[in-house]
Amino acid sequence: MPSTPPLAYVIAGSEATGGAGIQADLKTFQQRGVYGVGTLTCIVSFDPLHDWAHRFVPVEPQVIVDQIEAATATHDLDTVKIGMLGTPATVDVVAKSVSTRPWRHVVLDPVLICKGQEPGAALDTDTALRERVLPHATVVTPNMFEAATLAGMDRIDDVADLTEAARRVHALLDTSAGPRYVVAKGGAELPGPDAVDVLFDGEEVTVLTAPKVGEERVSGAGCTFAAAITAELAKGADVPAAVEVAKDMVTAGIRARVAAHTPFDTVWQGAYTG
Ligand SMILES: Nc1ncnc2c1ncn2[C@@H]1O[C@H](COP(=O)(O)OP(=O)(O)O)[C@@H](O)[C@H]1O
Ligand SMILES: Cc1ncc(COP(=O)(O)O)c(C=O)c1O
Repeated sequence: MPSTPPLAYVIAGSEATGGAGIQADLKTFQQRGVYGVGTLTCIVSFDPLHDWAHRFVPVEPQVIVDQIEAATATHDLDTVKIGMLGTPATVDVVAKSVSTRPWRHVVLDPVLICKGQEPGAALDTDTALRERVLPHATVVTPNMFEAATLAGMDRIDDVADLTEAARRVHALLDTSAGPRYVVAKGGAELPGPDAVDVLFDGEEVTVLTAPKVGEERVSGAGCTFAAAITAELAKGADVPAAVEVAKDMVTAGIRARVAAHTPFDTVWQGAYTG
């Protein structure tokens, strides 16, 4: 007899070192007992000869459409994570495809700027993401930079600022079809001894904290966090419970991080068995 494990879908980029992107997403799904299905939007290959600069190659829009067609025809998918899109053309096709299906949850990790891109192109992508994808999201997980950019704030210095950013990003979401959630991540960047994130559901603010592991950012932390939320939602958890598991998983994964020759170590998804 075939089995029917919980399913989760991810539309994201490949990060060639294995630390972030769809590689981290699928490892996270597997570790949480969820069968992962993935669609590739772009390929990022850090350049070891040029200070690990991001080399960025977008996947042809039609090839993205083909992948989404194959994935959604094969499985009954109702929970999707959207990671790096990277170009306005990619944002367009993904937004169009996503809008044709009745998702239970769309978790958006708004990876805004790919460091290899020209600022002009990045700005176009930011605008497209904000206008075309954000309205479909049920959960959005901006980091400090993304939260400040989306919220139109010059800087975020403390938990009060982070909370204000979460409120402003929430105001960009479409709440007509049900509750929407923002998790603004202070992470390693927000000053203080703890890695603090703020969950805002439109009414209540919940602050999640864990002791900071060093002061460094760790590659794949944002991807693992959003993928763990997606996996828990796919299994039927509500958003606050999913976010709690994701926080525990990313903290354990950063503690057990994998050493790498890149400037950042990378999350070990296998560390968390909770
Ligand atoms: N050094 C750290 N120690 C503990 N938790 C961290 C650390 N860095 C990030 N986190 C947590 O990992 C999750 C993802 O953080 P995020 O800010 O998106 O990381 P990044 O943008 O560097 O990928 C959040 O829950 C954040 O608080
Ligand atoms: C394809 C891709 N997706 C997502 C990310 C974001 O990764 P992180 O989880 O470290 O924020 C990166 C960062 O390099 C990337 O290359």
